[in-house]
Amino acid sequence: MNSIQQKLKDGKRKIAILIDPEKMHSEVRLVPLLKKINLLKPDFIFVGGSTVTAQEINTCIAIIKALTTIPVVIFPGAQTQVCPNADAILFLSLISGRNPDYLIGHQVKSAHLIKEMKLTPIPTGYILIDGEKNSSVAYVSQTTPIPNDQISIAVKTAIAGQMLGLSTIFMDAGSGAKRAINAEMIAAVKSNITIPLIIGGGIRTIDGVDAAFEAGADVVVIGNKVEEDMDFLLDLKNCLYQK
Ligand SMILES: CC(C)=CCC/C(C)=C/CC/C(C)=C/CC/C(C)=C/COP(=O)(O)OP(=O)(O)O
Ligand SMILES: O=P(O)(O)OC[C@@H](O)CO
Ligand SMILES: [Mg+2]
Repeated sequence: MNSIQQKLKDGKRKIAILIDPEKMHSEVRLVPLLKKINLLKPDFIFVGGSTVTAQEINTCIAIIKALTTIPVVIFPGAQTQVCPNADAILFLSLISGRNPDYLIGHQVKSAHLIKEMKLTPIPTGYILIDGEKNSSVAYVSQTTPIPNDQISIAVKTAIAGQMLGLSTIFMDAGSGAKRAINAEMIAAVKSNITIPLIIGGGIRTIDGVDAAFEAGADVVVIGNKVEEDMDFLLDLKNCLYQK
């Protein structure tokens, strides 16, 4: 098992900062961001987006790798986002949806390349929860998120993901969600699986980060908030890591 997979399972609270190469593929934007990321030293940098091109992700990861040693994990919106310079890739299957392209299609199209590149795949059940905003992921994948009060559906979906052999569950309210996943749903899913749980979408405050961890998240993902206000990374450093 490689170090990223081990880290996911270490039981500690971990932060992933999501960088969207569509918005961040030039040094002008990435250099100041990475300087602050290097101060926080998050556990992972996730890179990807719903509509990112191969060129955007390649350029973005090359710059990130030149400026930081934080592990870079691809969070792919499509098979075109496979890139050799990353440390690992979330090998996502969108198990809350019923679109075969996102359940197995992109995976078949990218598997041989991931193998050739010797990129570590992290088999991940990706579960989209309604964040009270039409998300890019739901639109692009043409899938319906699980309603945010349907805890039982989320739990059953996560259990099925683990039974299928997936090594991680990622529950996401979608980029820029108006409502992050509620603590009750996180806790219910966490208590029904033994694999690591990643939580993201609409988390914009230190209290929101804490609430997700308290409920059982192993990794909390933050994207939009950091894009809008890089100093949030410093707030995170001051609050989170002093506990
Ligand atoms: C295994 C491989 C290579 C691909 C898997 C492809 C699958 C199943 C993707 C899941 C669905 C999907 C489109 C995920 C994208 C997730 C992501 C990186 C979201 C980041 O946010 P954006 O959706 O770009 O948000 P903005 O609209 O704010 O830019
Ligand atoms: O950008 P935010 O809302 O933090 O969401 C992060 C990520 O989980 C989106 O897929
Ligand atoms: Mg995007």
